[in-house]
Amino acid sequence: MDWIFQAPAQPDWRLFEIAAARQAQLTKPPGSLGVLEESAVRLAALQRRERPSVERVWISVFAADHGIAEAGVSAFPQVVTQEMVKNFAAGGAAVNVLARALGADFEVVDVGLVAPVDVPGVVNCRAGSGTASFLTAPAMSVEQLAVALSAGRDAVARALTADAELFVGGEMGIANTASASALAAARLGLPAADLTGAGTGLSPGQIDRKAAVIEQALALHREALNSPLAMLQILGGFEIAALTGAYLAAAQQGLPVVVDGFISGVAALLAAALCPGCADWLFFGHRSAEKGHVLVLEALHARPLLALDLRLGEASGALMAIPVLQMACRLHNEMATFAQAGVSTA
Ligand SMILES: O=C(O)c1ccc[n+]([C@@H]2O[C@H](COP(=O)([O-])O)[C@@H](O)[C@H]2O)c1
Ligand SMILES: Cc1cc2nc[nH]c2cc1C
Repeated sequence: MDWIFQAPAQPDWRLFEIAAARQAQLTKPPGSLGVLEESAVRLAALQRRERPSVERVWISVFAADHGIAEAGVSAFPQVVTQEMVKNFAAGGAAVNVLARALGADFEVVDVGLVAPVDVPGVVNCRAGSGTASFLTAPAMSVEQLAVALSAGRDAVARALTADAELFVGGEMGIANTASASALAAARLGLPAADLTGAGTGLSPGQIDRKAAVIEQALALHREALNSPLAMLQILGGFEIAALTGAYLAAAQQGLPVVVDGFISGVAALLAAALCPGCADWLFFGHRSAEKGHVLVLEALHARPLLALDLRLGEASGALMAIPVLQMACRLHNEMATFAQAGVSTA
């Protein structure tokens, strides 16, 4: 597991300055393209090029099952995880539609369904057959955590082989908002109730019960929850660990990332805890409707590109933000300067 502590790639701050200077010369009042300006300038530094581009997008959706589902913390039955994996493989899910619209490469990775699905096109990186319920035991062993983290690193390696300019991770796992809420509460030192929401659609009373389950688990494991890796091992899901591994590897390999919603955001929180410099490589696609996401984004000092009340996961919100980044690059690369257009400056 030593690879996770390797330093991230260094953005080129000289290109950052060059890109910022170009933004000041484009035919618009300085700053008038807001977050699009910052995004293009940051991408220039990350990609080490004067003309950034995020046309070639790679999507890995990591799927796994959760023992905590048996505590009745999701509106949907556990079997939906494997059913949706078949849907991803057949091209019928929201993420497939968005991937096609973007012309992006797409894969679905089994990091630990309760049973492998027998359909072609599912990448097998299984760390186990579902996690254990963290209400009674650590969710996974240290060995399983290492396999799940590597699943993310391997996905980034495939993205690089395909010449991707942008990596997007997604997740699918019934009950994974309970896992993500527990991880966020442990990491941020906040009560579970502050970070627990409806997930796939719990009622207010059911949300209170879910928060109580998480609080009970946090009390059980309190002493052992003493590092980001211990938190992932005890409270994690395999797909959340895979996302953490992917974010760390993308930063190490110099590949910019768009982070999706609440569960992905918690994976990013843990990646940033393991390696603060990795946050330079992350864009945040959207602010999910899931209750805890605002607190997670604040802890990351992250500014999400969109806020559309999405709460689907499976990379959908990140993908919807990519046209914004593509427009940011094209504006940066193609607009005329004041001098070129003969427009007077302020
Ligand atoms: O990305 C989000 O912000 C998000 C918020 C709520 C739910 N989800 C998705 O819904 C599933 C988890 O919800 P639940 O209620 O089963 O914990 C999982 O497959 C996620 O992809 C995703
Ligand atoms: C149908 C369904 C699709 C999903 N996609 C991501 N999480 C999901 C949860 C459910 C329940």
